[in-house]
Amino acid sequence: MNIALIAHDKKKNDMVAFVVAYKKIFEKHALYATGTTGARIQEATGLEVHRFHSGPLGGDQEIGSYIANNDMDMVFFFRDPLTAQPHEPDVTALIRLCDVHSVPLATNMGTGEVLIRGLEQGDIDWRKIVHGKTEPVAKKLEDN
Ligand SMILES: O=C(CO)COP(=O)(O)O
Repeated sequence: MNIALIAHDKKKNDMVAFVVAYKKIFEKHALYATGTTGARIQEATGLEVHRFHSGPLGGDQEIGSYIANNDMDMVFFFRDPLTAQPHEPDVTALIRLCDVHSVPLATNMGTGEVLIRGLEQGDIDWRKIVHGKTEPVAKKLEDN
């Protein structure tokens, strides 16, 4: 599965702890992240993560384009609901696209726990039917 990992600054520690805790599951999948979140995850876990631009510089929109093409199977976006973001429209757009394409989305660690366990036990396997392929989008990125 192709999994996007994104966290606002005050949620980055939560995201790192979450990926460390579930590293055994995440390492079986292709991981994508906004710039700073991805760097923190790589540093803490050693996992391979394809990093897009930082969120405020367009990373949310880049991930959004993969969601629009049905190339993301699951999104963990730990949002900070108490801090205004300069790129709030991008944040809203990404979430909207998840709803447009019925992509499972966790906007906090509580839902994240449910999604990651569901992923492990095969609850998200219907995504393979939706897009009819499991090839990591990183290959596409390399090809372009
Ligand atoms: O701002 C973000 C999501 O909206 C996250 O971007 P970074 O991972 O680059 O901090």
